Amino acid sequence: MNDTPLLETTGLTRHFKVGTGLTRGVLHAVDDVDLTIGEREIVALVGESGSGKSTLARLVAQVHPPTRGDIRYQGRPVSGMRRRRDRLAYRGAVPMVFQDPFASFNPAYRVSHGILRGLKLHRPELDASARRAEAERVVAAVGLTPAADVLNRFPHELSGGQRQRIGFAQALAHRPRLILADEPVSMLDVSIRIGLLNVMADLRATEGVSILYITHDIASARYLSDRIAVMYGGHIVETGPTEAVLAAPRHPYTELLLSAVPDPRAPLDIDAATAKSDPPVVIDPVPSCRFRARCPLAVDRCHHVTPRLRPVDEGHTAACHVTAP
Ligand SMILES: Nc1ncnc2c1ncn2[C@@H]1O[C@H](COP(=O)(O)OP(=O)(O)OP(=O)(O)O)[C@@H](O)[C@H]1O
Repeated sequence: MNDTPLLETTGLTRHFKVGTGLTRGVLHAVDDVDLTIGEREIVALVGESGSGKSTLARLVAQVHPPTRGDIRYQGRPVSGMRRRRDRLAYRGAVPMVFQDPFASFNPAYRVSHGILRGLKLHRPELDASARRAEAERVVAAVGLTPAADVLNRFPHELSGGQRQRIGFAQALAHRPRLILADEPVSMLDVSIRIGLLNVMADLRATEGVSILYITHDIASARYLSDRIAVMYGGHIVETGPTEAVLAAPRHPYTELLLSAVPDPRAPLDIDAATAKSDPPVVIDPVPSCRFRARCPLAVDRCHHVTPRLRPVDEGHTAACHVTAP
């Protein structure tokens, strides 16, 4: 058994310069994130709007370069991939699927166009008939049949849920190892979300992919993920096996989220649960806990020392001076 995680980030950080003149500052979108994702593992990244989830996924996808920190894929530093061939292989192995099911389509082209183009780029060894067969295979793998018929349709002839399935089929065509799924179900009707969650679970089972599942919805994170990482103000504040974290949260922010919903299995939108609170200060933040202003447990130390993730149980960590000293 190989112990090297599929993906590992260490101290991953991304800052953005914002404002002009006197209002100029540095926005800490992602700060010091250590995250590992194993083979065939589904990790849910949850947190309110603006907590840094998409930026973290974009760093992993190499859309943004990090301000500092490392990303290792199968033990190799991604930043060290200088050859075009290696970077292309990484992009194929770690694709993103976006929130808006329309985003990945050109409305003028049939569904087959994007999938076949991706196959040509990422799997040049396939000839035209093998590409067609593979396109049909990936479309069928996301539950759309008859695949040949679906491939011939235009995006507007598909429902939102079907388009989002095609988003996964496009990713699948590249033979991914890790799919970065950025709120893939949040724009879909509640009634069809479960189908998409099942597609993701099936892709792990049948294709062996890992998934970073970004969501606002704790119930879907519970349904799908093995592990959960809770983000707040650019930091991961708690991580661990999903059931353990949700049954016995150790960070006051996670506790606040869970206490906002009486039935832990009902859909819980994090933004709705935290709408009345002030967002954390992420522009030129001082060393401190970013949750301190909202935290019922805050002590003096929380105002000037940034808490680090510390083990609280088997595989379970929290960044809190009070609950995980
Ligand atoms: N290109 C950019 N320039 C400046 N600030 C940015 C940029 N991209 C993201 N940010 C800021 O970084 C912070 C984190 O944003 P991000 O989109 O990663 O959060 P999120 O948790 O994914 O939010 P949401 O759930 O709304 O998608 C926010 O304050 C956002 O305004």
